[in-house]
Amino acid sequence: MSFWSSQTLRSHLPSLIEPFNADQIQSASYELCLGEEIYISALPDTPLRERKKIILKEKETVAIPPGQFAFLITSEIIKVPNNALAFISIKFKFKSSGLINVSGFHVDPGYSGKLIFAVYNAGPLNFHVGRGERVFSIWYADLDKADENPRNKIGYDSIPTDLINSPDLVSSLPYLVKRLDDMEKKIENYSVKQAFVFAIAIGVLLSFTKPIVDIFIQPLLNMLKSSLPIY
Ligand SMILES: O=c1ccn([C@H]2C[C@H](O)[C@@H](COP(=O)(O)OP(=O)(O)OP(=O)(O)O)O2)c(=O)[nH]1
Repeated sequence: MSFWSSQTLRSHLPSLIEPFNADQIQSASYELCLGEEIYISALPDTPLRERKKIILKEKETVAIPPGQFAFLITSEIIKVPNNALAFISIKFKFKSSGLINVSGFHVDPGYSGKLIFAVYNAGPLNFHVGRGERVFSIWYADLDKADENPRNKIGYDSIPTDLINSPDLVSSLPYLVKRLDDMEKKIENYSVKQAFVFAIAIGVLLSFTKPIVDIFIQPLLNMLKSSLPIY
């Protein structure tokens, strides 16, 4: 297996990547841009009707909050011939700010479509990405011969709904933080109530203790005292 050099990419990619731009060939790889759709996993109090894909205008940016998961789609349609395989990744400058690629890393022989990246913002700050930004890289490599079992399923042209449903079920970091806050509030309320009930109970107990001592205990003590021999 050999990886395609920049020269090979320049000669093969115009028929494999749509739209193709020779400037996006960088050191034996091709840079892919963020497309028009993005899906960010919902924050805990996001109403259901707002849990939807964001359609970005040209160059529009969007923020992926810390601890949130997102699906990004490429703007390019990518083809991989049957005698090749491709590898994909997020560019280092994005990774170094905490954006982690949690999805796969290869494109099958015979694939044709856009690529979807599942990412996670593991950094401490909002992560801004913009439509048209060169966020991903792809490398092509030759197989020893054309694959006899290439991919024949249609590739992605948008972020599918079944993918969107899954991250909302995941306990993302902000969701867990909210649950922890709610729990703390409940415990605080419970402690205040408990202290109140305890104070009332002590008051009631004290108000009953004096008459009981006066009526029952004191006469007994007096009796004991008077029955004791005096030396
Ligand atoms: O991060 C990734 C990884 C792969 N792909 C594309 C290219 C790949 O050829 C295709 C299928 O990938 P894979 O076979 O790893 O996924 P799968 O979950 O097995 O999908 P399927 O059941 O459709 O084969 O999806 C992406 O868009 N993003």
